[in-house]
Amino acid sequence: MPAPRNVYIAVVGVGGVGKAFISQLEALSHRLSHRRPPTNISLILVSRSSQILFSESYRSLSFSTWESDLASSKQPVLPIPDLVEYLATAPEKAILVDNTSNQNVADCYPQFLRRGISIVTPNKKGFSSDFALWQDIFAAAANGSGSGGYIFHESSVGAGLPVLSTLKELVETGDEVARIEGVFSGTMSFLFNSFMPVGGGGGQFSAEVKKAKELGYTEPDPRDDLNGLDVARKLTILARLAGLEVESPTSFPVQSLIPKELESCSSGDEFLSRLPEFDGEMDKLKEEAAREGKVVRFVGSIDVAKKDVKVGLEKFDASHPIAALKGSDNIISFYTKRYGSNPLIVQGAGAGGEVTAMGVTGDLIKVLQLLH
Ligand SMILES: NC(=O)C1=CN([C@@H]2O[C@H](COP(=O)(O)OP(=O)(O)OC[C@H]3O[C@@H](n4cnc5c(N)ncnc54)[C@H](OP(=O)(O)O)[C@@H]3O)[C@@H](O)[C@H]2O)C=CC1
Ligand SMILES: N[C@@H](CC=O)C(=O)O
Ligand code: NA
Repeated sequence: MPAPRNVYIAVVGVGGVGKAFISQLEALSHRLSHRRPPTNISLILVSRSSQILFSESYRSLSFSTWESDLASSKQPVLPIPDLVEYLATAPEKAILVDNTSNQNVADCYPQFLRRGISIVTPNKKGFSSDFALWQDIFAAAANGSGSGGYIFHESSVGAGLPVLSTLKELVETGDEVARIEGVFSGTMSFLFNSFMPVGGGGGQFSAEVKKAKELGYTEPDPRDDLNGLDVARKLTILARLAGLEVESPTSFPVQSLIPKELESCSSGDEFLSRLPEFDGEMDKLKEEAAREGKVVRFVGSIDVAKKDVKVGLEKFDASHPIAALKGSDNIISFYTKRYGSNPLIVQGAGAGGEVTAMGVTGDLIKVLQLLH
């Protein structure tokens, strides 16, 4: 029988997405152990912002007790250079799964990649911050112009929906992408679908924001959704993949829904507790649109030829597909030369732990296929 292959996985960030990922990884590991030749997955490290649990001997942690083992771990948190060293000296290939929204971790992707460590992640920061970081990452990655590890980030746009893979395939097969537009935020979709549904009614805006957070749709700090930056980051990623050198997510117009008076709140909790004071303003927006027989939705667009990217509120007729979205659904339309005036459309849940983890697990499967 051919020798088993071993892969070593480190999961940094075990919140909503991280936990769902580890349970998908357990099921994948079981399936791969029955293939011929088998692949042995070893979960060697799990961490949150202030705690870490890792195996010094590179033996797998327990899939059934990792959470309580991490909670009681006294191991000191590894600085990133030590984490790079730990993974680079694993007995065989190692993969970093970054399920945080941390900028420092993302800034270090080139270091991991250059040491042969592959990365899969839903974290947008590495791909939507300064253009120089994007260039460094893909100069190091084996699926860029480098010879290091592989990197995939499907869930950084549209959670598990096949948005990045679709765009890459359009570009790599020689189609010309003219425009990309739609609803790119699960949180914003949920908020406007439930606060301003077609046909009238709907709850208080601030109460819907709290629900979106409880459902695991928002960023760790929901202000990062409401200020438009989360959507701006996704458009930056798509625009770069479509060939535009967008410098940063603040280099184009982005409408923020944060009331001026709350811009100075020192924490997400303070912001959420004061947001109900501004429900009246959101109600006015709803009534204004209703007088025209319309609803408001938070959308984004990229015009590739004009190099024009924008993010903000727009009004839509009740019959428009964007007005009819449900729950946390995203809808992303690709207008291309091949598809003509009927765009290629990707639609479905754009936030939530399980669907986001699916994109991360799918990326991990791609890396495993490339490594073997
Ligand atoms: N939720 C969703 O629907 C989607 C999320 N994403 C992206 O997925 C990522 C995770 O989101 P989500 O799970 O919802 O967020 P959570 O806030 O639920 O979890 C984030 C986790 O990251 C940990 N963390 C933060 N900084 C560090 C660090 N420096 N080292 C180790 N761990 C760290 C946090 O630790 P602690 O527990 O101590 O706070 C927490 O465990 C984000 O980048 C988000 O943008 C993408 C698409 C959809
Ligand atoms: N907060 C984001 C999560 C996915 O990227 C969203 O609501 O879309
Ligand atoms: Na996606």
